[in-house]
Amino acid sequence: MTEALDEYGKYGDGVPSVYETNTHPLDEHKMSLRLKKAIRNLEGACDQLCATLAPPLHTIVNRAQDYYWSCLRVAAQNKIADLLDNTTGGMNLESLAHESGIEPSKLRILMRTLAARHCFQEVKDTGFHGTVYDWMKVNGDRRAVMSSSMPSMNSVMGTLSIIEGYPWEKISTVCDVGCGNGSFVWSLLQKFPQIHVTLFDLHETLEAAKQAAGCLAQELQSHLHFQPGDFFKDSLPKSVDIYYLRNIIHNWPDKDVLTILASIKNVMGPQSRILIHDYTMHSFQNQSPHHSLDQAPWPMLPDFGNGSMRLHYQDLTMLFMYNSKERTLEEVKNLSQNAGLKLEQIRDLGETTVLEFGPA
Ligand SMILES: C[S@@+](CC[C@H](N)C(=O)[O-])C[C@H]1O[C@@H](n2cnc3c(N)ncnc32)[C@H](O)[C@@H]1O
Repeated sequence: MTEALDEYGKYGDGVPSVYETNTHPLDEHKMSLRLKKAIRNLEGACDQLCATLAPPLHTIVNRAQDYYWSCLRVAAQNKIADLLDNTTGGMNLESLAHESGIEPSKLRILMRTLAARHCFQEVKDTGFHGTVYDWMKVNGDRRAVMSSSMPSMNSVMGTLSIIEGYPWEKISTVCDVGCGNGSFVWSLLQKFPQIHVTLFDLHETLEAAKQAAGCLAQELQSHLHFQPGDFFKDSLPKSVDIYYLRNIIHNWPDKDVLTILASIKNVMGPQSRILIHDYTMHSFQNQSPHHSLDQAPWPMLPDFGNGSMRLHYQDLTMLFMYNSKERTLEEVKNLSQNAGLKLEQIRDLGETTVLEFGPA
């Protein structure tokens, strides 16, 4: 808690109330790694405290009836946040129902549930309005950001912390393997303009990345090389310093990951490194002291419990969407060994991790 408060001190006005309706300081600033880790502790500890003090049946019934994710989905699909965002003091239930096309009695149930989880706020005289904690509150620029989900998810998950957390000043060349719309590359080059980057992805995706590259200064655009290709069939560029794979291997079953890693190993030089930036599941066995992830202090669950819940959601999403999974450290290490690689470093970024591999 002290660490979180201390971090808020750096943004200026301290911690805003959960009822505040002005812009939240963290809408404008990037969340620091220290704050992210403090929140992981708090989420895990608060949930564990409740589970410790409440009777087990109470906790199980709460878990079994946790429908708020489906309420969020209905609210998002019906643009409730947009409708509320266009008002000053909120909107009464009837008007909101009329505008959204949701039957009022159903909408009331949905909104009450979401207000109880601080996504909206119920106000006495009007009805409901959005709060700064309403992640769906979209307007102007933010709508454009949300239209492409990867960058906004990356910002929520703090994946850009790797830009501060790696010695990029020593790096000359990077290949962003499966670069998507290039959001990582733009941030990297703005901070480390000496780097030259090959953006590698399927043809259609790379076309979108080319458009997005317009956000960079002309000089930096000349540091980009766009290489369309399929990492299962086509060669990657040779002897690049860093092959960066963010949110790539978790989409694929083991045999495909092995193919991707082996094809990078084929083109690596002795100085080349692979950075796998993904979600790493904690395993309670086989934690080597030299190669382990952050662990929560006793008596918390070692993996931070509810503080790491998004990892479990991701794990399920990968299973449902790709017949794949988030992997433990041991699982990634085994795959990489089979591809002729060895794990050299782990960087725990609070939610995601960056695993660095060199040739074995
Ligand atoms: C989950 S996205 C990650 C994008 C980006 N690395 C990021 O973190 O924002 C996976 C990317 O892999 C690319 N991809 C999928 N199959 C591919 C293939 N066979 N060869 C090259 N890229 C591929 C997709 O086009 C997509 O951009």
